[in-house]
Amino acid sequence: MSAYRCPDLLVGGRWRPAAGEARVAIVDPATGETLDELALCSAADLQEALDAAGPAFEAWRQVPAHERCLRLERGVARIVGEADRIARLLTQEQGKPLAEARAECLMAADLIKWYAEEARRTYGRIVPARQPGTRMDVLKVPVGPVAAFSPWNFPLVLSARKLGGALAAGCPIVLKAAEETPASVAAMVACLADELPPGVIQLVYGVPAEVSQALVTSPVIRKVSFTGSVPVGRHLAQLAGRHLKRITLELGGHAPVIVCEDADLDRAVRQLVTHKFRNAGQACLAPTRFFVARRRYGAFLEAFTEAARGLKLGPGLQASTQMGPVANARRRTAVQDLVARSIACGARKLSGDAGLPTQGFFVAPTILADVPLHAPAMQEEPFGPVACLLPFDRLDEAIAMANGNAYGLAGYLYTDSARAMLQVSERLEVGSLAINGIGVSVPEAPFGGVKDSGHGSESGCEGIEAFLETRFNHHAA
Ligand SMILES: NC(=O)C1=CN([C@@H]2O[C@H](COP(=O)(O)OP(=O)(O)OC[C@H]3O[C@@H](n4cnc5c(N)ncnc54)[C@H](O)[C@@H]3O)[C@@H](O)[C@H]2O)C=CC1
Ligand SMILES: O=Cc1ccc(S(=O)(=O)O)cc1
Repeated sequence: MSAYRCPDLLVGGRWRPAAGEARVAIVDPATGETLDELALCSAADLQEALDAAGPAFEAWRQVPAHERCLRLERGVARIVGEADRIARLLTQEQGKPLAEARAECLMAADLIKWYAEEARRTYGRIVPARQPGTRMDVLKVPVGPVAAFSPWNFPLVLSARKLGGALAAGCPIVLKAAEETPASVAAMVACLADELPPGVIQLVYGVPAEVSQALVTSPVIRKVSFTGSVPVGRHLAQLAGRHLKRITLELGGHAPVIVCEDADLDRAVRQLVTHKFRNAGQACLAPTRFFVARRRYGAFLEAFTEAARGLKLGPGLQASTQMGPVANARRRTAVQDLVARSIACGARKLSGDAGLPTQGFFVAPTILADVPLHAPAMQEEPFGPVACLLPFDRLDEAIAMANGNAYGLAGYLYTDSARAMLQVSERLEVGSLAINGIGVSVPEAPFGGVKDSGHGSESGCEGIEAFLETRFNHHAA
């Protein structure tokens, strides 16, 4: 195995060790062994980052959008060139299969590229003036220094969403990426940082609550962006609200899938098994609640369970592996507990744990049939390889069940009926809906949730807009 080393902090344009005393172990989820120890930042490190962000904003906002685009594109080219190395770090620290890690790295590059191109289209507008010889214009200007918090499940993609949007808009960014997966993000950030003025991109790792308290409450920071759990999102929303900071929140999901009687079952099963068990189910957009037309329920259940059982589990670095471990022992316990509580409510578990690797944090693909709507697995985000199935008789009923929990991020529909497509697309409470496919997240379209899944969008032109302010200029003669 190639050497794994925890990164330093990137503060004020310089990679340097954290000044804090505390350390956290970075654990390989496939073995449970410690790879290295990450040093956490001190309050002084954070103050230094904040001090650098102001001057960095002055420098970066003056770089024309065309030039910002070119510099970001050079950084993107380096990320693509280093994809194999970055992917390996990601697999070592996070556990996902190497092919998934590489795909994530390329998706992250694609996201930043799209944002970079979009920087050149942050148009304002001219408003017809009331008096002759005067002019009224509306400008889009960068909001200012950004504090961003990204999680460990898709550390590259979910950091890239924030980095790309902020940098393209002309904002400096202080990124606190997840302490669990520091090296892959640092390797990606290094590819971008060399192209930017010092302090425009800064990367810190610390005690999460201390970092967010210092950054969100600082007058230097003008915008906050967070991806993670609902409780932490609520806390940050309160903190941001008290300090009147704009905030974007992507707080996870519990995606419903509606499979209608006329659906192409082979296609649905093939796509949904891959999508469900990607990253061992630890994805905010993972399909989780499967509502299947009663006449196809048995056939779907059988085919889905068989395909899930056929997945090859193993260490992410092994070429034959199709599903890796979950990210840590905490996640494994949480998933096992959710499954047990749901079985106690009447769910039927169709898959077994036989043949699981004995080392590391592995959880078998778990199919729960006939899951009551009030069962924990129907209400709480499993964030693991758990699929819940239930039959429905009428589309109305399926939509009501799909809308019956607190989340509203992604949704999926399989049907050939135009009427069903219209009804579901109008009434399903989600931010993104894929019909006869799984493409709910693409760089050029907005991605965000409703209800407890958060608010605001990332990606698409909405994603860059989140880092821009609207300014009105009225020029008199
Ligand atoms: N939307 C998404 O993609 C994600 C959702 N989650 C949800 O959260 C659940 C629990 O996972 P955990 O890792 O325990 O989630 P968590 O919300 O505690 O941690 C997620 C991220 O937030 C950061 N964080 C935690 N407290 C913070 C604070 N006070 N200020 C700033 N950042 C903070 C962590 O460092 C981590 O990177 C998962 O089961 C899942 O439901 C977790 C990660 C990503
Ligand atoms: O967890 C959220 C998440 C995971 C993956 C993706 S993407 O499909 O790689 O874009 C988006 C959001």
